Amino acid sequence: MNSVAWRMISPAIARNRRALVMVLCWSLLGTVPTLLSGVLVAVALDRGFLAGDAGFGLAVLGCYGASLGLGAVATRQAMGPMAVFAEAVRDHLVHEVVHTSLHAAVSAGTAARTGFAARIVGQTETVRQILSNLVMAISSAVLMTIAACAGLVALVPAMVIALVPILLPAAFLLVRLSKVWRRRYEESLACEEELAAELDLVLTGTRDIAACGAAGRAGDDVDRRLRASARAATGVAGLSGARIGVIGLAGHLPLIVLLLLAPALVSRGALTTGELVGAITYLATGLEPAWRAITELLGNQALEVATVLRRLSGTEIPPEHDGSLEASRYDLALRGATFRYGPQSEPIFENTDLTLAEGTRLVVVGPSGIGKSTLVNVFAGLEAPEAGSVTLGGVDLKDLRTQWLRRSVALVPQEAYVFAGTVRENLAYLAPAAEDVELVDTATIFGLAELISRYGGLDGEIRPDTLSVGERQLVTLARVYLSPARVVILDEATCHLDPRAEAVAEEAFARRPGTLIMVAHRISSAMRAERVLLMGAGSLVQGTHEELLHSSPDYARLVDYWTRDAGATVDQGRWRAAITAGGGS
Ligand SMILES: Nc1ncnc2c1ncn2[C@@H]1O[C@H](COP(=O)(O)OP(=O)(O)OP(=O)(O)O)[C@@H](O)[C@H]1O
Repeated sequence: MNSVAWRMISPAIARNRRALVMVLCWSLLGTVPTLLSGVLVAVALDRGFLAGDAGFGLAVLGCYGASLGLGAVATRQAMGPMAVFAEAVRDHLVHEVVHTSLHAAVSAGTAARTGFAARIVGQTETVRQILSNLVMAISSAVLMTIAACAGLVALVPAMVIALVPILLPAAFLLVRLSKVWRRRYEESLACEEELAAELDLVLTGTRDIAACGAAGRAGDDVDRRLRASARAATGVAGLSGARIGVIGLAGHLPLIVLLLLAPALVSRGALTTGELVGAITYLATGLEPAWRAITELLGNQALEVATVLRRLSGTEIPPEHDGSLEASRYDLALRGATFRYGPQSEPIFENTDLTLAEGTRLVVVGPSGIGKSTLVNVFAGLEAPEAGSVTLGGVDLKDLRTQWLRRSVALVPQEAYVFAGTVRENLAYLAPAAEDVELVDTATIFGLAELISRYGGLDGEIRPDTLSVGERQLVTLARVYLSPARVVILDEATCHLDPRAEAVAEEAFARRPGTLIMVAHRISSAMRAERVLLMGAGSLVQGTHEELLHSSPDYARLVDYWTRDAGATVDQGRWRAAITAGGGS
């Protein structure tokens, strides 16, 4: 058992030492039949049945039967203290996990993670069950092995030498297999927890999922997790099968060796028939099952319990950082900023400086996958750079009060959020104090007058699934337009609108006070924009549309490509190919 697992249960062991000693004592008594089995069988045969004294043979076998009864009573008696110990361990673990998760959640100011429910309910119960089996079975199996070996040595000393070359390689192989098994088992537990968390996310977010029309995607996500969980469980089962094969082989080979040696030993008079049967009894009913139990228990179950305990111990939640400041200006800046999704990934941008004055109207363009969404997420404080800083009004985003930041910077993604509620609730979600006239005027700007009358006015109940994706985007845009946000970021938020509706929406936002950043869906957005930011591999180039046309071959190629294909949306994959073919940066 590793040190983490030991640390998790050692307090419970220390508190229940007496129960464990009782288990050991009863187990010791339970091995008496094993110790006597071979010898009594040998005596019953050699001096009883084979010597023509069946009465003596039966009497000796009767003694063996009585010892079996004694063993059964002893095993039964060991159950009581074992249950006391197992329950104490389970209570201790539940207490530890609940305490740690609640403490972490409270100090982070967040809800406890749902993976903890799976840990408490499933994994502590696993520990209780396995641990009680383990302690019971290991103590009796070890004692049984000692007893069977002692008996075997007394009857056939040569057999001990035959056991070594069989059991040692098998033990080595089992250790190797166990290491792989433990890794797979940990992966399988992680999959289980991820599945539980995903299901919880979907079940608690049903309204949001319906609002965004994301039922298909949510189903796919759960399906992916389910498949991963099933794959992981199959991997664990496969390795368990391989281990069982090795254990079976190692358990049966000594018996085969004994049977092969027996004719020579018996004919030389080194072994009587009774001793042979006694030795077989030790191997078949003592050593083989004990070896099987020890390797299985120490292999599968002890590893399983150690793995679960190690995972149960990792319940820390990193506290979410929340600053305390509010900025008085709204200019955005990146200073020496580097962002990458993982330590091994290419940076999306590296050591980058960029300043956007308050009131800027900027359109971001670039090939698909270059990092436009990532960049705007960093500006919205949804992602943090690994180096450098991102500031709003000169204040690092991580020092700003999160609630203030969310109110000041609104990011609208492609997936529009319309929830089941009235038209008014949907429009005024970010501006609860807005007057009806303001709501209707804004809705009219975005071409939603018809939608309002379709639902019978602002009090009409919207069923999100009856709206087209374009209507959803318009409702979301109108909602953000009404919000107090001083920085609005539209990340392809108009992608489902026709070019005319898109132009109307963009013009509305261009007239709205504050900063506007738009990730362009069509090149027409860039042509209309005050400033354009061209994002390339490792480079950010800023300018007006005309400036970039002259200074950036990539941008010129993009515009040329797009105007020749007028009316189409930017096929950014093709654009990337066009840029690559042209050798631009
Ligand atoms: N959460 C994430 N974890 C790891 N990689 C990610 C994650 N999100 C995005 N990426 C990767 O980062 C790169 C930039 O993605 P991003 O969505 O910012 O590009 P984009 O220019 O907005 O693309 P598109 O125009 O297709 O929306 C892509 O290679 C993407 O696969």
